[in-house]
Amino acid sequence: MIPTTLRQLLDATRGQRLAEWQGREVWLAREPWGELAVSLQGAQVLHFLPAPDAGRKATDSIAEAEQETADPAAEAATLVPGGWLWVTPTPQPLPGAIRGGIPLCWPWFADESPDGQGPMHGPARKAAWRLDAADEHEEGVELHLSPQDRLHEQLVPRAVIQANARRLHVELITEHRGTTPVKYTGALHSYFGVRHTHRCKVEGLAGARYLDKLKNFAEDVQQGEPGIRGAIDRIYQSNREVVLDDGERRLRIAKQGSDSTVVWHPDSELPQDTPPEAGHRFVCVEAACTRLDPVWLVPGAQHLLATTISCEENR
Ligand SMILES: O=P(O)(O)OC[C@H]1O[C@@H](O)[C@H](O)[C@@H](O)[C@@H]1O
Repeated sequence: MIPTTLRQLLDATRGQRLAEWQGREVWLAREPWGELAVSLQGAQVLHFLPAPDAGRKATDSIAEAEQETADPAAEAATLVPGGWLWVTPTPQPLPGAIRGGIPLCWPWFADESPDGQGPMHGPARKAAWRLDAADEHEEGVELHLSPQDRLHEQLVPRAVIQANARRLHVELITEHRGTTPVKYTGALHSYFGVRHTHRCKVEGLAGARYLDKLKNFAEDVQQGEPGIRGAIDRIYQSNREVVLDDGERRLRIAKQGSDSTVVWHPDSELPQDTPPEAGHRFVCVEAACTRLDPVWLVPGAQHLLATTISCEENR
């Protein structure tokens, strides 16, 4: 699912380019291998659509498409199908974070900042990142990004995003450049576009221990595979890959450096930046390090948190 306004920018893209979407600089690619959109606020993947579905709808001239984007009617808060991820059509203005795609939660997950006072999910998702390299070849693309400003006294993050016709791979690398050990948590807070939230099940978590955030972190064990039938906010202790099945498509979500899998959907208690008609078109399945598996980094060490998303079946 992709906002109409972002779709128009992609339709007007041949190859790669930088453009502006909702006040943010976005890096866009529309190539034979597929499509990718990344916001430089947060180094956040917003959209990925691999070939052969990519590039079906072309708008002939960039000027024409940009004119459409500038048209108030085209700014309507709607989503159109396409892609594996979901992004709200009405994100908060800057400096707010964009809800959707793959936000990088760093250097803590949710409210797990060292003093409990830091912003939800850490400062990285709202920060300005720099595109250090875009290495494109016939098969796909690899982007390297780093924050423009220092976000932590001792830890330094960087992101690597690889996209090709078969998969999307995102790495969040944390390097310790300080002098004392640091505890770190984080997440690749992936919002997947689905046919309807209530049709979804997540395979691969049966038997896993979990903390239920909706029951004050009560501990339980998953019986069978979780379906999404109402609000859900759970941290599963699991390093296994999972499959998100929405009845139409089976997305395989593999991960590295993560012993927590977060499954989240607020059901009808939608955040303010999410219109009701868009609210049941996503499910979050997150590769994370949380209070269940915090990472202790010593000076000179580094940690890799990664997720690899591929499509097992399109029905
Ligand atoms: O609204 P935010 O800050 O993006 O957070 C969304 C959700 O993110 C999930 O990762 C958390 O488990 C939820 O508790 C939280 O509500």
